[in-house]
Amino acid sequence: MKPYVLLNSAMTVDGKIATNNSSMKISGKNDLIRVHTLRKEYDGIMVGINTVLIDNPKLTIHKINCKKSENPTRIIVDSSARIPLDSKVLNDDAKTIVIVSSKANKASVELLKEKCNVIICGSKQVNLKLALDKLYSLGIKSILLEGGSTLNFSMFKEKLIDEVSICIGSKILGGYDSKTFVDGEGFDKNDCINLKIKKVEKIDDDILLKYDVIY
Ligand SMILES: NC(=O)C1=CN([C@@H]2O[C@H](COP(=O)(O)OP(=O)(O)OC[C@H]3O[C@@H](n4cnc5c(N)ncnc54)[C@H](OP(=O)(O)O)[C@@H]3O)[C@@H](O)[C@H]2O)C=CC1
Ligand SMILES: Nc1nc(O)c(N)c(N[C@@H]2O[C@H](COP(=O)(O)O)[C@@H](O)[C@H]2O)n1
Repeated sequence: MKPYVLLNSAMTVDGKIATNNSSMKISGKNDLIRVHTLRKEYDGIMVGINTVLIDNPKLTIHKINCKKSENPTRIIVDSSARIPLDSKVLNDDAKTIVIVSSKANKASVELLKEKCNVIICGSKQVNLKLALDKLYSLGIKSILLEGGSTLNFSMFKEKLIDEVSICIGSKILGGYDSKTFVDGEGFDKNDCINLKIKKVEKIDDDILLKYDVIY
């Protein structure tokens, strides 16, 4: 069994979710309140290690009222256990699970275990199917996937995403190296992911699109 997965992101009108090496606010205040309300509904929030290294996010519910106990479990996909021990996601505001592969340095994993729960899935990069299976057995029945673009691609490739919500901020970023909503090696034109639109909503100067994923 796998947890239900909603991929939520914000992108510019030209499809970028960030520049190539820094984070930026793309959607407005009310969209961020929507995201934090969503966080409250999910058992886990998942991101790739580059998002932690670049953004140093909190991944807690901090834009709306919330008790500490209501924070979802933060899940970081980090094959080599590169996560810095002073990352905000390793503070005690919420539980954290770091998913590594068996190639991760054993000493780094031992140090990490003092800060959070560590699970090992896969031999090179994290085996995402196995990881979601393990997370389900640990009681994580729903996951809010919050990027970045490399993890988004792999999660689509493994057919692990059930639903997508993408907020289009009224901005243009451009740039050959800016991250797009989904990067990775890309799909062949015959294998592209098909979506079914569920809702279109205007939130201030942003547009929120909601889709089901059709595999
Ligand atoms: N606007 C928005 O909504 C959001 C924007 N962002 C932006 O996205 C950017 C980061 O995106 P990106 O650089 O693509 O990195 P990701 O956050 O997607 O992290 C990717 C890394 O995850 C690790 N990983 C482990 N296993 C897997 C696997 N099976 N498949 C894929 N990745 C795996 C890899 O590192 P390793 O092999 O070392 O484990 C990989 O390089 C940041 O600039 C951030 O600001 C991020 C989230 C939301
Ligand atoms: N939904 C959304 N809109 C934006 O404009 C964003 N920049 C992001 N970024 C994601 O949120 C993380 C920051 O979370 P905290 O506020 O620190 O808890 C960031 O790392 C991205 O995953 N999302």
